[in-house]
Amino acid sequence: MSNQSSSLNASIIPSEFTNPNLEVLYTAEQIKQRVIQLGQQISQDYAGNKNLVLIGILKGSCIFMADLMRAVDLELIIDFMAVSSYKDGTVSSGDIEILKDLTHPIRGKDVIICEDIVDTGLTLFRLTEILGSRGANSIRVATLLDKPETRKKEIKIDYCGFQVPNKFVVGCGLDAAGRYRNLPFIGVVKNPSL
Ligand SMILES: O=P(O)(O)OC[C@H]1O[C@H](OP(=O)(O)OP(=O)(O)O)[C@H](O)[C@@H]1O
Ligand code: HPA
Ligand SMILES: [Mg+2]
Repeated sequence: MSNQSSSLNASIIPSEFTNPNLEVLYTAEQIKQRVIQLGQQISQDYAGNKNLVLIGILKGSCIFMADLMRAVDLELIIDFMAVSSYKDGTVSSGDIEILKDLTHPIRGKDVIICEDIVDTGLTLFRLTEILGSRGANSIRVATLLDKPETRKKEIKIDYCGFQVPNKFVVGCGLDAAGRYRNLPFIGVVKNPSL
């Protein structure tokens, strides 16, 4: 089995998953190990807490959220929001559109927002404003990827998987105009026109 093919749920990931148009930055195995570490850290930090809500920001967080929640050894609930700031492009529009809201109130809850990537920070900046105004007891941020070079708004990241360079990355939930979300690794598209 290649490095790119194993993950937390190795049984559902094909053993051959290669695309010559993609440069791999982080393999599925590296991601698995790092997500386990993040889950252990969260389990320690929130030990004894019965108030924890993981909020996945769709669509990008789908894979990270699914892996992270299984790596947290605590009683918790989950919820999702769908927001979009990139529409179908590779440049943030600067504002976010809420496409789907939470289904449960978060007043008094300890929230961890789960993101696939913090890039400009504009999405999380607005999201923390919105969720903060709803009376959460605490709000922390977990992200699989952090792209610090492109930041426009300062964001405190509490749990970070990996830093990435200033390149448009795909895989593990991250898309380029809707493509590549299903890749089990994080990569960069070499030729976007292919
Ligand atoms: O830090 P920023 O520059 O704001 O970028 C990060 C956000 O952009 C992406 O979402 P997108 O709007 O592409 O929606 P998606 O998750 O459905 O792909 C990503 O999932 C983050 O939510
Ligand atoms: O590098 C990226 N890739 C995919 N989606 C994104 N949303 C913000 N930055 C990125
Ligand atoms: Mg996107």
